[in-house]
Amino acid sequence: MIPTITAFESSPDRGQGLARDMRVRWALEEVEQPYNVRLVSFKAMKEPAHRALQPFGQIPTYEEDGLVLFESGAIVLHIAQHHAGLLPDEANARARAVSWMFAALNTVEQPIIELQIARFQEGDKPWTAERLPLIKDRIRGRLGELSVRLGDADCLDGAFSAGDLMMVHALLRLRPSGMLDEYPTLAAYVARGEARPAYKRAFAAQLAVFIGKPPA
Ligand SMILES: N[C@@H](CCC(=O)N[C@@H](CSCc1ccc([N+](=O)[O-])cc1)C(=O)NCC(=O)O)C(=O)O
Repeated sequence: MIPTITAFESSPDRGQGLARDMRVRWALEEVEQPYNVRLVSFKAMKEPAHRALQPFGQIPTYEEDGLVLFESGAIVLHIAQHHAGLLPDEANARARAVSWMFAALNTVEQPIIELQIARFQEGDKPWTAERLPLIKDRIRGRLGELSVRLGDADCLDGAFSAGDLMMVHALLRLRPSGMLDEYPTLAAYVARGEARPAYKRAFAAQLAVFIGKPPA
């Protein structure tokens, strides 16, 4: 059975691939698994029918043969565990790749989300001007450590894995701020991810949703 994922009916970034359905689409393309997409409005996301799938009223979700998953990391891990192409066969390498998935979600993406919140939801607060530099310093700390670890390697740990997919997508969210370009090693790492045919297919598919649509 072909899985169905949910995505924004109209994303604020108008299809620049920053919303988290993009990482699920990318994973499905990497393992060459066809999928259906159900587009969800902001209003519908908060209604009982969608909350039955995703208790926090968000996208993405993943439905397949009666299985319902939420959390983009869990969905990507499920895809990687059930199809070849995103996790190594060797058990220890596989476990390390999953560590990098958690590092992307928990250690690297968290300060990046803080920056988005500060800029787009708290920009009018009197204390934001004081807080922003602290948030940016935390991000720079993590990017510096990641950059050192990656060095001149192509991927985080051997072959491309779901860990790289999650890390690249977490870093992409930072690009509009200009901070990613302060770390050429990471900017090149992200560009290698975007150059992957599977990424390009996933990006084109989510962009197609927005072509010709009025601004959100
Ligand atoms: N931890 C969850 C987080 C899911 C999540 O944040 N979903 C967001 C979309 S991806 C986050 C996102 C949104 C918009 C952009 N953008 O650039 O336009 C980028 C990323 C959502 O549904 N937001 C609606 C809501 O919370 O009411 C996961 O990883 O699946």
